[in-house]
Amino acid sequence: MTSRCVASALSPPLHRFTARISIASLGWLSCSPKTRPEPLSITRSFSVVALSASSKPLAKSLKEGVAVFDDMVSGTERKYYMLGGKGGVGKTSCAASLAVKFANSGHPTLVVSTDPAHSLSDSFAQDLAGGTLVPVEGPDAPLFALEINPENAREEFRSAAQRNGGTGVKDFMDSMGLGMLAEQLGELKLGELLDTPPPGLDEAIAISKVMQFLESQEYGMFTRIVFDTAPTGHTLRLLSLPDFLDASIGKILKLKQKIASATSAIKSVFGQEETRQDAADKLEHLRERMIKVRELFRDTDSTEFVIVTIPTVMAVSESSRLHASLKKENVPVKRLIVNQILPPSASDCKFCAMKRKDQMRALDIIQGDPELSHLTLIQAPLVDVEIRGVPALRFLGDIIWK
Ligand SMILES: Nc1ncnc2c1ncn2[C@@H]1O[C@H](COP(=O)(O)OP(=O)(O)OP(=O)(O)O)[C@@H](O)[C@H]1O
Repeated sequence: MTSRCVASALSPPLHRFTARISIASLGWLSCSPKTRPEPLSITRSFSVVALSASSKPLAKSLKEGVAVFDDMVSGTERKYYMLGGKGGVGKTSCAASLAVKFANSGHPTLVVSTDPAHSLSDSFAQDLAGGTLVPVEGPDAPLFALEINPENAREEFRSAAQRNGGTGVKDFMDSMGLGMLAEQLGELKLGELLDTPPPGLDEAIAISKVMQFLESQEYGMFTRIVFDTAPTGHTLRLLSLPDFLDASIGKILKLKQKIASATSAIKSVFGQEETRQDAADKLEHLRERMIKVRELFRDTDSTEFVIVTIPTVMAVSESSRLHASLKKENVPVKRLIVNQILPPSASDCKFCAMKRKDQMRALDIIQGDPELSHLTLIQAPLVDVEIRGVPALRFLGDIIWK
């Protein structure tokens, strides 16, 4: 019985019993046809998971009966939600399900992927590539998706910045004997920044690109913006990047003014007056948008960073570090999603029992973790089919966002 249970949980025959084509039959993962529990309503299953996963009450939201979605959905002023965490934990699925939920609650919503390895298209089962807003079919209110192509966005920045202080200018200044200015340029490490962009740069530029979109009247209708962000490391670097870029671009612009007055010969590097002005304007705009990105991340009224994790010790440790860093950067965090929790089962196989024990340990660690314990915990079950397409996302969203 035990070995059969493991095998059926891991091998294709499972699909004969649990994976269904119709979304209406989406259900919890179960061990085998014999041990599969009676179908439970979503609400009941969710509560059972919460209670059985640990001897202690787990989620404040469940324990206190607080609805976590109410304050997310209320109000028509624009709000931003950024979902981030370790790679593969379900950030995209949670972000896409939140976007569907917002749209179905009446909010015109935009969901954006700034992860260089986009999976929004896969999640919605729709081609969303191309760097422009694409309407998503299905939800009640308008839902648009945007996958920013980091390469294109960076190229725009690169061409603007290079015209204003790339390595060509540095070499030229060296040859002109403008050592001091050349040194200042060197400090900016601009060439390095553009040639081997640090993780986070793409995302910073991608987010600033979104800000650019949202500045236009055409996109003023969106009241909820959901970001599917890149894995943790990128996110952390992203947080310090706007400051770094802001300072760098500010220095470049100042430096350019000095250069312009120092020698008219420099004109040959920057080109004609209008070109210089155009490039300077572009840089200035980028700098302003970077400042907006920085402010956006720290605006407690309009923005929230939701950490997504899975119940493993490694993922929980990383989430704890992520929260510590976000706190240090004054980024508002209120909720923690623990995704892929094993559903309850009347008779666990050995594999499932072990797995469940491991997950309980991870959930206990969350409760004792000073960084995570005070966050509103949202538990999302591991479901037995892949979450793809709007109906599946709607299903997941109704479980997670209550
Ligand atoms: N609760 C769940 N139950 C079952 N499958 C899930 C669940 N959450 C996510 N998945 C599946 O796990 C896989 C990874 O999910 P997803 O792409 O959302 O993760 P991610 O964190 O965005 O990954 P990446 O870091 O690679 O972008 C997908 O196949 C998704 O369908």
